[in-house]
Amino acid sequence: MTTYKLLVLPGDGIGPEVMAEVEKIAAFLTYEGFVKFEVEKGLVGGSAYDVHRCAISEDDMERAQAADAVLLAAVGGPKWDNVPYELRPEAGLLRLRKDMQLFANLRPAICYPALADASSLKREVVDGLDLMIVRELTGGVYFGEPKQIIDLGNGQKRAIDTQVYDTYEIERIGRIAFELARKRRNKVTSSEKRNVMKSGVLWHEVISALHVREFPDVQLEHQLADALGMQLVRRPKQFDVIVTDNLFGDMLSDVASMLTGSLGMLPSASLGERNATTGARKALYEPVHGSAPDIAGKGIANPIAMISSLGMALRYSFNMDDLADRLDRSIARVLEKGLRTADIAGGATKTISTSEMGDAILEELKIAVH
Ligand SMILES: NC(=O)C1=CN([C@@H]2O[C@H](COP(=O)(O)OP(=O)(O)OC[C@H]3O[C@@H](n4cnc5c(N)ncnc54)[C@H](O)[C@@H]3O)[C@@H](O)[C@H]2O)C=CC1
Ligand SMILES: CC(C)CC(=O)C(=O)O
Ligand SMILES: [Mg+2]
Repeated sequence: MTTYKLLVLPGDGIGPEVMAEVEKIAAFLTYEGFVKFEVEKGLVGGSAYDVHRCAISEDDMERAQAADAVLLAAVGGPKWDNVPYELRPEAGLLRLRKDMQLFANLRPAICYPALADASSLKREVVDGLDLMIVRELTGGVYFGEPKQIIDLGNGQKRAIDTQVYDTYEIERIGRIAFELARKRRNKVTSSEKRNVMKSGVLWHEVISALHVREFPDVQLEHQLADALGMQLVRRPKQFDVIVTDNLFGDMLSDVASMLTGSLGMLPSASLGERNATTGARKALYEPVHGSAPDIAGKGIANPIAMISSLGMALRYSFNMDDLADRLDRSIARVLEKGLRTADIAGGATKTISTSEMGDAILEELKIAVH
């Protein structure tokens, strides 16, 4: 059996709390012989800054590059508000994404039937929702240069961020979206703001040409990003795959999370290009949420986004769709039983802690795999 190298980066705030639940599941899968994980642990974010005075050490960067998959929970928090900008916790995550060239961020938003009433929207709007946001992750305004604050010397300062996209960056993320759509409901919605941004003009042009050239069988529509935000809360089930840039994808996926009940539900996969010879690709799996400093240390965070991120690793890095399906079904079963962390609680449900939720999912998984 192949041994997979897994680098675990718990990070900050609720990160270690939700990662502990994934570690239980990974240990179970290894113990039972379903998969052989060789798990290493590292530091990222504020926890790395406290030890190394940087947001990720060179040593951990090397281990991330060598891993078959990286699992990361979350970084950041008020403790590090005053560290130099280049050393802030989020810089560690951005460096991992950039240096590992993880350009494709897949953020599925699925409303589990048992949670249709936990959403802030009406049941009929979200029940059965299953959409996929494909966010470009290594370009755009998060990385464009110049990025600086200039002192104008007259008591004024000027802040500059730069949105940059090249044709190849748009093309490769578009290709991921079209390919995913072919395995789903065959529809892609591309989103930008070509009415005010040149990058939006190029985005629209490149996606349209790619569609005609390589994916004429897939339905393509374009929606301006502001209107798409509105449609996401108005009629989200119209969407199958949404492809968009780094910033819009970040924002729209937080919006989409509330359709599923909570930000604590949304996993993600960040993928690089496939190696043409081996078929392997660099990958990092992380929840969409952050370090949630407001609830950190209380043992009440929802670990489902983190656990589902392991599910995505089984699917996209280890070719174990069946096991991933069983893990997803175990999560669904626990929710059907009315077990809830505080963020998705309500009605006749039982509120449980982070570790109780992890244990409940593990118990269901034990049944599902035997
Ligand atoms: N990928 C990452 O590591 C990310 C890191 N961040 C960082 O996290 C820190 C906090 O950012 P916020 O804006 O507060 O966003 P956040 O995502 O950490 O929290 C937003 C809200 O959602 C709740 N929430 C998030 N995850 C939850 C979970 N698993 N269970 C239950 N409730 C959950 C929080 O309690 C909070 O009320 C910042 O330093 C930010 O930069 C933010 C987003 C992503
Ligand atoms: C660098 C991260 C903190 C940005 C973010 O919010 C995200 O990727 O979801
Ligand atoms: Mg975000």
